[in-house]
Amino acid sequence: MKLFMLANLSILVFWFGATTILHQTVFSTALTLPLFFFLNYWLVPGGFAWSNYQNSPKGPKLRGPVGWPVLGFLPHQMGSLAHQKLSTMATSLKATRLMAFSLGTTRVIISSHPDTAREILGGSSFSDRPIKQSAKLLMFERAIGFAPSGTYWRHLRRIAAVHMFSPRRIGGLEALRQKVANEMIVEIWDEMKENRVVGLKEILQKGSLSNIIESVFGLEEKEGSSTSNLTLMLHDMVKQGYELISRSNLEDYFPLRFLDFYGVKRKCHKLAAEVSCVVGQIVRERKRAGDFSAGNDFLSALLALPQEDKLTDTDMVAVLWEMVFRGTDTVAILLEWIMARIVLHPDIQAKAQQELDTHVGNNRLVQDSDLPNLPYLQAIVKEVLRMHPPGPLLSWARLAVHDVHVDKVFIPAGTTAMVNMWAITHDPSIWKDPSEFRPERFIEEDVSIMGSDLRLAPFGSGRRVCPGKALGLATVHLWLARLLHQFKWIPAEAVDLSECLRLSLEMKKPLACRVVPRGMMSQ
Ligand code: HEM
Repeated sequence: MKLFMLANLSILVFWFGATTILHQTVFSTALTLPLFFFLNYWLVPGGFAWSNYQNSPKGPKLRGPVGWPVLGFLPHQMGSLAHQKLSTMATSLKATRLMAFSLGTTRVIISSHPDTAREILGGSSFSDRPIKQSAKLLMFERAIGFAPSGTYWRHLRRIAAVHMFSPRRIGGLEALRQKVANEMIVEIWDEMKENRVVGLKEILQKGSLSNIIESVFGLEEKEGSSTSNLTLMLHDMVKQGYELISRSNLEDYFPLRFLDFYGVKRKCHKLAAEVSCVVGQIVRERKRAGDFSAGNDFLSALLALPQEDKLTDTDMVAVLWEMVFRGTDTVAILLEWIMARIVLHPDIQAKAQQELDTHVGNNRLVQDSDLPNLPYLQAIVKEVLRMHPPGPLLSWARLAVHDVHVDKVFIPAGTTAMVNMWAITHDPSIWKDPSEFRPERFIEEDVSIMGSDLRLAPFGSGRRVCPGKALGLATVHLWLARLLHQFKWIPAEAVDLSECLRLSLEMKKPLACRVVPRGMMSQ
């Protein structure tokens, strides 16, 4: 009996143990399986947007951070130093040639190397751009920057190349650039006399805007006139547009249409309506006035196009608005960085002024025709573009239009491709002492910055290279020469070179300086 009870007890214990284990197993399986699938899905190089593409049979594999669950690399990408974080990450993962990461459900590759940058920018495989909701709503899909790379986009680029960016037209706009430079110099001197300190950012932005408005619309501004009101309105619109496009919108990275936490869509709709009203009004008035042949502005050129090339009014508004939008901040931001470096390095400033005094003298103003004789001044601009590229991630990404291989790695169609130009221009294996500001390096070696040399391509490269690069550079060179020729620049406080990436790479703390008249200004 004792034996029977003992046997039963052991069966009971066994049964209890077995069922407990079974329960635990069932319970833990219920938990582990989804966890296993989730981890398997998420823990792949590049994160979970890449989970279906990391198991291709042969060939080199992509490297990249796993990132956060669901969000991927979004928390880092949204920061104001995304270019630096991506650069550090690529170096630590030994993925500078090509790194994969996820932005929500969006697959992204990024190159931090000239070879792979050339593959991405140079060919036709990445000739589209991923379009953000805000860019679409602000009409940029019907302008050059975001139009898909088909017939319409080619048509727009051709028109812009002839009527907005041709060497003849850029040369023809010198008088305008000089006029705006004169206005800025007066403003700088007035501000200096009044406040003993000059805040350059506002002055450069205002100058850039009135320069581009006049070259696009041909409206000469007079104080208190309706044109001056128009400038104010457009200034405000560019600012708002910049703010909205710079903002990371979760909707761009997830296929869900209700993630508009910041009300970006509503604000874009409102701004687009204002732009259509204001720019549309200018177009209508110009049409009513007739005779477009006399004007040297882009709007007149668009209206005078032959019938087969003509744009609809809506498309014209989008293209004109894009020119104003892109042409304002890029130039102003670059010049602010240049002047920050100028006040920070008095020896470099003195050398540039010496060059101006030798080639231009002190009895006349600098002109466009002097610029080829100012190689040191041009080297300063190149060195600033290297150290502080206005588009460190080349502003707007590219999109793979079909399946393609980059660096022999398979990249599926629909992948977003970026180039980290900041990482390339700060790479010690490419540039000697990259963190040293030394314009002389470009006197020792002539490096083209127009897109053929991917070690320094601040305007991008290939078929979607910046069409405004020659106009932008002509403006920056002349204005810099005028500012250095007429003033000695001194910092008003310690210069803070901290960066803040929004649409462009801005100075986090605006530059404050003092000026002392020199040359003609001091007489
Ligand atoms: C310092 C001045 C400038 C810099 C650093 C700059 C930089 C860039 C960069 C990096 C791109 C992307 C290129 C690529 O994807 O390969 C771009 C595109 C573009 N830029 Fe500029 N830009 C400047 C001035 C201008 C100006 C003055 C205008 C017009 C008035 C302009 C209009 C455009 C347009 C329309 C595109 C889109 C091109 C396309 O998608 O086909 N840019 N720019």
